Amino acid sequence: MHGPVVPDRPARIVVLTGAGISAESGVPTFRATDGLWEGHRVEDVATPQAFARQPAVVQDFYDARRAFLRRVEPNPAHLALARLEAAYGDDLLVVTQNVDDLHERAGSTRVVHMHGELLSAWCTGCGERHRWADPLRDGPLCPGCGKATLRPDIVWFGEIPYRMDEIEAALLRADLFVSVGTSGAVYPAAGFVQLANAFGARTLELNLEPSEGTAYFSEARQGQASELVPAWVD
Ligand SMILES: CC(C)NC(=O)[C@H](Cc1c[nH]c2ccccc12)NC(=O)[C@H](CCCC/N=C(/NCCC(=O)O)S[C@H]1O[C@H](COP(=O)(O)OP(=O)(O)OC[C@H]2O[C@@H](n3cnc4c(N)ncnc43)[C@H](O)[C@@H]2O)[C@@H](O)[C@H]1O)NC(=O)OCc1ccccc1
Repeated sequence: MHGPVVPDRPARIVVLTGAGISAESGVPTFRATDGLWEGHRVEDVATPQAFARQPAVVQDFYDARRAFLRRVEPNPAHLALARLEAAYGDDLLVVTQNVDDLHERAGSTRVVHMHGELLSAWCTGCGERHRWADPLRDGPLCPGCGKATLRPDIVWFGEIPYRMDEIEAALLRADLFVSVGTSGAVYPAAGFVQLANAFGARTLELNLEPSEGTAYFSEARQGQASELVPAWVD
């Protein structure tokens, strides 16, 4: 294990990740030509209206992504962030837009899934959350209240992301904000760099190409996450 990680050792770091960090693990990104949104219209699968209108279509969409998770592994970018946590402990927070569990499988524990998790379900009645057990058509009955059906524990468009207060508090205290593998197309995540700037943090973008918000970063590096993130961490 190399010495202390991240040259000029900022005290507190917030890392925002998007689909690009899981791309090299084989998880499709959203806006790429063969991306997730290619096969589906967002409004048909990732909105509460779609779930009300055609729950089976939405369940299938998430069942397929959940099943796919078993066929992918964390890559060197996920592993490098887990090493960073080992060195930083509570002074590091990973905020991910991803609903996969690759950060946790790489060993990260300080992870906020602001858009939810594929492996979690919540009851539309009692609101309880449960680990998802596949496959379940048309929403299974909640094992808790046994009355209402479970829905994917995913933040859909038009819904408020999870743990926003915790995220904003961490951005307020951060010395360094790093964005990895995100196009900066979806809010409020795309606005975090401006918040970090406003709170006086240094900001670094690690992405395959300049994102929509690249101009807001004090530094931007292009390349594959599996190379850029370990190079930055170690
Ligand atoms: C389309 C967009 C304009 N619409 C929005 O932003 C909307 C509406 C909106 C709100 N505020 C606005 C302001 C302006 C305009 C619009 C809005 N936002 C919402 O509805 C949000 C809810 C949005 C969440 C929706 N759910 C997702 N995911 C879960 C579902 C699911 O997964 O199925 S969003 C989903 O899409 C987004 C995809 O973006 P990326 O992850 O960046 O992926 P993408 O494919 O786009 O890009 C990949 C990048 O990686 C790079 N890359 C690829 N390979 C690699 C590689 N190998 N290495 C490095 N980089 C790589 C590529 O170059 C690329 O740049 C992620 O957020 C992802 O989670 N809710 C909300 O605003 O509530 C109110 C509110 C807000 C704040 C406080 C209180 C109330």
